[in-house]
Amino acid sequence: MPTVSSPSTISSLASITIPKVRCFDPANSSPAGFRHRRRSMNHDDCSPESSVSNGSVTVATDSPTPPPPPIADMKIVTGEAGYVLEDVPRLTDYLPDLPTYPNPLQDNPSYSVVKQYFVNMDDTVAQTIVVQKNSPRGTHFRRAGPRQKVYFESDEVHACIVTCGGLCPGLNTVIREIVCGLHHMYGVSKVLGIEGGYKGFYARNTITLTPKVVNDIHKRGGTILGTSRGGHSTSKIVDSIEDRGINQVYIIGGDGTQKGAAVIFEEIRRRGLKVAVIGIPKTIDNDIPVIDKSFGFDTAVEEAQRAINAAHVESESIENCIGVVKLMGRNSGFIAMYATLASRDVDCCLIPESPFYLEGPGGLFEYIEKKLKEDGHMVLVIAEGAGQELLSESMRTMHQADASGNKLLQDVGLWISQKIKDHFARTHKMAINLKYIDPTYMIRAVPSNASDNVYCTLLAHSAIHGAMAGYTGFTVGPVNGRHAYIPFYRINERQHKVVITDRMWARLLSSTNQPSFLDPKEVARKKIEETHEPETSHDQPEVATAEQNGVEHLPKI
Ligand SMILES: Nc1ncnc2c1ncn2[C@@H]1O[C@H](COP(=O)(O)OP(=O)(O)O)[C@@H](O)[C@H]1O
Ligand SMILES: O=P(O)(O)OC[C@H]1O[C@](O)(COP(=O)(O)O)[C@@H](O)[C@@H]1O
Ligand SMILES: [Mg+2]
Repeated sequence: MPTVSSPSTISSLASITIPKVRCFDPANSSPAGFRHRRRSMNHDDCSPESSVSNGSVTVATDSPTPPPPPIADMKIVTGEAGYVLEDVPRLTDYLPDLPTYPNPLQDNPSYSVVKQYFVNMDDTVAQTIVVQKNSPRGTHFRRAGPRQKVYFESDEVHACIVTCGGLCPGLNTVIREIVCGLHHMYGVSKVLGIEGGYKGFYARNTITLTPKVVNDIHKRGGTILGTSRGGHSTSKIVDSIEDRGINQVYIIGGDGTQKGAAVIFEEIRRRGLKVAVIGIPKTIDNDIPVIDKSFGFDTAVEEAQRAINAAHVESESIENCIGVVKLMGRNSGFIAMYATLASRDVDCCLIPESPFYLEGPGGLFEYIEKKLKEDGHMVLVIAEGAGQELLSESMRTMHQADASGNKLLQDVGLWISQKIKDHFARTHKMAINLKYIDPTYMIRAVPSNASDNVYCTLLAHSAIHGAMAGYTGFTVGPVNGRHAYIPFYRINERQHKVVITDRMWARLLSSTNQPSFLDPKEVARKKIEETHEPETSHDQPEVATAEQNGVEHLPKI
């Protein structure tokens, strides 16, 4: 039988990363003394709002990581053979006397046909599935899905949905499926849409969401609720939740949003409210860790193909022509990497994770010259966050951030296009033609494709089942193809990035035949670095393995 470990056991477990405590006030996080009354609080000091005003500011601030829960609040369960469950909070952790009810799904004609519909209470999902004979069983997350007992009666539920951060294909599908799932599976009719992101909780109107209102929205891009950056004021948001009598909060957003959700959850727990807080990860950049991939990512990669095709057609038709395509990807180059791998027309892909240089042997200019001599054309894909250090050297650096505290980037596409033109003009090596294509928002403003739609449906259903079962303070997502409930601190402790010493990046290098721009010493150093960061190098081999094995990446609940 698994046992709940004491803090001292936890710190001795090599497989658990206890995030560093920053901006943490134990007085405000203690589960003891829960109040139903509101108290002025100071968690807002952790929000970028305290250091950044609305709009652009002059100091770049990466979103600060919210404080992790105190070790005693982390629900770590250990079992035999190195089994570790990193469990998520439950309302009963701080409201022990909550009554339970039979899950209404057992009487639902559509679902009653399923042989074993309810998830076994001990089911967990392994984070690492490639193991050796003697490997410890390792970290697991609680499996998502419907439970036999629920902690909310249907007519008691008052849910709300908010979308935050940048757009992403599939936002409307997730909204639709939360509304319809709550209605059709659990008989819930009170669902409120919060308009305009986090600040909408206290500064905007709300929309009543019914299955009829959301019926067709999955066919549209964007979010019917609107979205925003900045404006995360924890106390005002939780006041609004309390005042409106909301008891399930579905928060759809990226890495910044999930950090915001974590502090909202902490404040709700501190106030002792029966309110479930559920994060649904959204990011076309695919920069959220632990989960296999984020919804909308596939659609964005597919849409990026159009820009790459155009660059290819243009460059092939004109002598010595270079097609340059800039794609989104602030800190993580997944869109550029996957769009390149999918297209096979790309000769060079540059991403933030892989530094490059322009001049000299092994540099970009030398490679372009070689390509033009060989083929008479080439296509270059560059992620928006690539080469920012080179831009800073040659341009006056503007340390600006958006309202959420995300660093505003210089336009690397325009910069590199100009650099290439200047190089060929200066060296008189050959007359070139360059076509620059920047699809920017076009790849994320489209409706989600069919497979993303199915994925969004499963995410929404997993989220609903978790909330109804009384789980809270978690992000839902597929881990090795199975949906799981992941504690906020695991999602927020780092950003998911392309690991350039993994096989996927090697596949890309071999498909484009581009130089790696790394000297062998640098490669050796990175390999050592990544061996010592198990979480960073963990994600990709598993994705690669699933793909190698032909395992479909369609998550199952
Ligand atoms: N560290 C943080 N603490 C609290 N709220 C945050 C934090 N970082 C971002 N947010 C809030 O989350 C929302 C979305 O963040 P943003 O970074 O713009 O997009 P995304 O969630 O897509 O990464 C914004 O309203 C922002 O104020
Ligand atoms: O909408 P904005 O503020 O121009 O932001 C553009 C940024 O949004 C993204 O599409 C996604 O960022 P988030 O997931 O953090 O919202 C980035 O790729 C891009 O840099
Ligand atoms: Mg983000």
